[in-house]
Amino acid sequence: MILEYIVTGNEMKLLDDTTSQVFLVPSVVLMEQAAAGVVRELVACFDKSKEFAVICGRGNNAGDGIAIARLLNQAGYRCMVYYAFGTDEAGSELFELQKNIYARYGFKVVSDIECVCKSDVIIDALFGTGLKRAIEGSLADVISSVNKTDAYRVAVDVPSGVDSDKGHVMGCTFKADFTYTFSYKKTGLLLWPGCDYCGLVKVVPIGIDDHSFCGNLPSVRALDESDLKKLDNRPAHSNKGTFGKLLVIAGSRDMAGAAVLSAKAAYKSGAGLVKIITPECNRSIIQCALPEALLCTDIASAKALETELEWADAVVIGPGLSKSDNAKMLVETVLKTAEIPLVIDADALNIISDNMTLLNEHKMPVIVTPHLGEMSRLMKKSIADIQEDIIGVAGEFACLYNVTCVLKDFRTIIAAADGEKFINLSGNCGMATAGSGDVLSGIVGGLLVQWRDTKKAAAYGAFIHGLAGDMVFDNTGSYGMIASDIIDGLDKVWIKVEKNGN
Ligand SMILES: NC(=O)C1=CN([C@@H]2O[C@H](COP(=O)(O)OP(=O)(O)OC[C@H]3O[C@@H](n4cnc5c(N)ncnc54)[C@H](OP(=O)(O)O)[C@@H]3O)[C@@H](O)[C@H]2O)[C@@H](O)CC1
Ligand SMILES: [K+]
Repeated sequence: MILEYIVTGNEMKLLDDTTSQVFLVPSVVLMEQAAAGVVRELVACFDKSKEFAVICGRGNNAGDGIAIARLLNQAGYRCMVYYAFGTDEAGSELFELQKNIYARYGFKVVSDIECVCKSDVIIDALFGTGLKRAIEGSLADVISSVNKTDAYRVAVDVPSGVDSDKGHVMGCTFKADFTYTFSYKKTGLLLWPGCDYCGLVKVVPIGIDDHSFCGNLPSVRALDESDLKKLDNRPAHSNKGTFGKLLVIAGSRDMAGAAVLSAKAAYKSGAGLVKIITPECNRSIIQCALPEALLCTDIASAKALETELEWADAVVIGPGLSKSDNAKMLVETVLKTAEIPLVIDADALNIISDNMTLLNEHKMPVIVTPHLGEMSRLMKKSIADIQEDIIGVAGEFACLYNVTCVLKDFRTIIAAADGEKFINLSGNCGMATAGSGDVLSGIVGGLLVQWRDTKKAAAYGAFIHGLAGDMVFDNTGSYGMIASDIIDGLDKVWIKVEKNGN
């Protein structure tokens, strides 16, 4: 998989340093390319009738901002600079340099924030990746004032107030319509709540590329639609056995639908055969809803389950399972005896959270798909603590239990036990609906029986799930979307895959 790298602020700082020290590109050249890149974008969006203002801090982000103001003025645009720390406050070396260059040209500087607020486009170059603490006092007042205007608001690299690593908001935060970020997206721009302040995020190349990693690749990546092109078409010479047999252990008396959604999503993701293990009372519901599924009901002993496990190539266990004694027996048996890869979801995770040693007992690769509430029970951490560092928590869990962890949230995080992580960027708020997780477990299971690769099934599974929701969004909107709609969207995703991503 060749994917888009996502970096933290610290990783970006290292890349800046490596580019200057190893490849001998001076920092000021990178800064000039950064400014020129942003100006190119602005010139494409705005004509010369618009007036621009840049609010500057005193670090290198402000250096970018001053260079942007200079280049805009040189291109015939009207642009002023406002120094939020005052005109006499010293700053970083590059900030000083840019300030001096700007002064030599004699372009406009204002000391009244009211002038800034009257401009048509306000560019935020207060803080970038160097933000270290909450923004308070007069700096917070500056941000509040510009946030109240009707101007277009453009953030340079990172909106001031957003932590570029974890996406926390640090006091008062610039609310951008566009964020032009340099070379790579920063994790904090993608995670909630930081993403709410970014508007449209666009990467501006500044001459730093993958060479600057010098082999130390970042651990976080994201899939995008071009990654669909990397999926192989199914072989023409095939039969249903070619595409794997999936056992879906799901559903209870009051939750037959969970089994249907999971199994149907597995079929709709290409699994060859899907067998559902569920209570007998669900028989007619499931057979009407999904006649393609094989059915096996009322498994009452470990021995009986072991026979079914021998038939399968992978297992999905948990959707709508309940926490009954029978459900516990099923979960324990699967974890202790299965010699095939597992996808563990929902109630199976709740059962495990009462006895975490169970998760040390698996013999084969495991994917867990908790939402924040389930993760909170598994890790004995509050949801707030998990949200504090969602990537870190997913990674910690994956390493601790040697599993691939799909931690479901607005931005689902996929963390493998080898340290590799993905942020999922597909999907929409309509997918926050009952059964959406059951569909995800089925997609991941369906991919797992075909590919036999847990990391790939988990990362692509989450991406395809979100994409399926995006594909039906125009038909349903966010209010009207239900889990079955997401399954309908899968057809559109796979047609795209078979047309090689087009
Ligand atoms: N390096 C390169 O080659 C390139 C870097 N580039 C650009 O550099 C940016 C990173 O620059 P940076 O590291 O100078 O940090 P930046 O965000 O400007 O702020 C640091 C200043 O803010 C201050 N400060 C922090 N928090 C504060 C608070 N709450 N309240 C008040 N003050 C606070 C802090 O002060 P201190 O903590 O020292 O008191 C320091 O003075 C990056 O985002 C990109 O735009 C590009 O040009 C490409 C080439
Ligand atoms: K900024």
